[in-house]
Amino acid sequence: MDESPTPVIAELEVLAKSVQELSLKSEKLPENFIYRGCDGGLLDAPLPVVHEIPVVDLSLLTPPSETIEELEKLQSGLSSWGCIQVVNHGMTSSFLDQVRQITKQFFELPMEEKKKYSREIGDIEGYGNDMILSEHQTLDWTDRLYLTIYPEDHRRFKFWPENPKAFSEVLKEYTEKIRKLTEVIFKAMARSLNLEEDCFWNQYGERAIMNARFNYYPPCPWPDLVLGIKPHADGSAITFLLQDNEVEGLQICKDNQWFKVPIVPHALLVNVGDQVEIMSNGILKSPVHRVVTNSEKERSTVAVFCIPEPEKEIGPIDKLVNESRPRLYKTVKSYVEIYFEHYQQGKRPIDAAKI
Ligand SMILES: O=C(O)CCC(=O)C(=O)O
Ligand SMILES: [Fe+2]
Repeated sequence: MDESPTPVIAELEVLAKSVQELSLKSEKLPENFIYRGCDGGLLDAPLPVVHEIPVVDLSLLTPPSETIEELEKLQSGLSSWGCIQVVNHGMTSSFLDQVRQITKQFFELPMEEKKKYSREIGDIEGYGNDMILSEHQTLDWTDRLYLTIYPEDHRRFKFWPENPKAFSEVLKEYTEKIRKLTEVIFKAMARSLNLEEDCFWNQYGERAIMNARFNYYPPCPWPDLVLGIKPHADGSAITFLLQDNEVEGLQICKDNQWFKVPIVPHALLVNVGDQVEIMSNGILKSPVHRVVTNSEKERSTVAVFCIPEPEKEIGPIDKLVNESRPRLYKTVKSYVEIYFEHYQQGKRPIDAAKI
């Protein structure tokens, strides 16, 4: 991400409007939002809802209260769908609603106010929309606020909204709570695979990075042609997603078929990212997912990407490599850089780590 963009692309970025502005004014769909992948034109076709994504009770994944049944649910969810919905995570519904509320309030601010936190060209942090990496890129129907939230000394407060007033306090508390959950989940993942409980956590590192992405999807008059977010898998180790509590939109791909992810209002969706797929030698799956648009309703979500310390070597845990399961991935470092390089070329980044 350090390379400076070419002049043409930089110009396109400057010209790009927020999707929110487009949704208010657009009579005609700008070409570069039309998704031309294999389902292009049929994006709003009815789909099955996945009821099998396990709802996992985190209070039953913490020794001494841990149960085998809950560990099995965690493992089966993460190895089949690549995600689970977690409940009893230590955050009240009213706190989760506060996180949803600061998100909505920020995106409701006048454009001038939001633009105070604008992302700069070539930087990922701040308010804006798609980083334009190629002239042929299909754009996502979403505006975002992207912030580094952990470690604390990595926070760049010039991008943290002062309005709504509660924004920073709520986000700091949310960060602390998610950080604790990360440790619980990494250790439970290891135990669920009969491994030393610290093996994933040690690769992840004490000063692992957490980035928050606040996603706002305005209503879109062309839900058949435009995606909120194109198909991708996350480059994180794991991701926590706080979904909108009323409007669906997230879909997950399994066996070449798209499924709608249901809203479980008090739950957080936890999905595996590419780096845990690598650490687990492919047992835990980093799911390809996308977001569809809605012609009437806006939707907002908060994703927290948990990313290993950049200096850490990430590779398959020895015990998960054997004759019947040969090593599938190389050891990688600073995977996020590899991720963006490949994403830009329209490739699946994890393929670069395959042996
Ligand atoms: O908004 C959503 O439902 C998913 C967001 C997502 O996939 C992402 O931010 O990587
Ligand atoms: Fe994602």
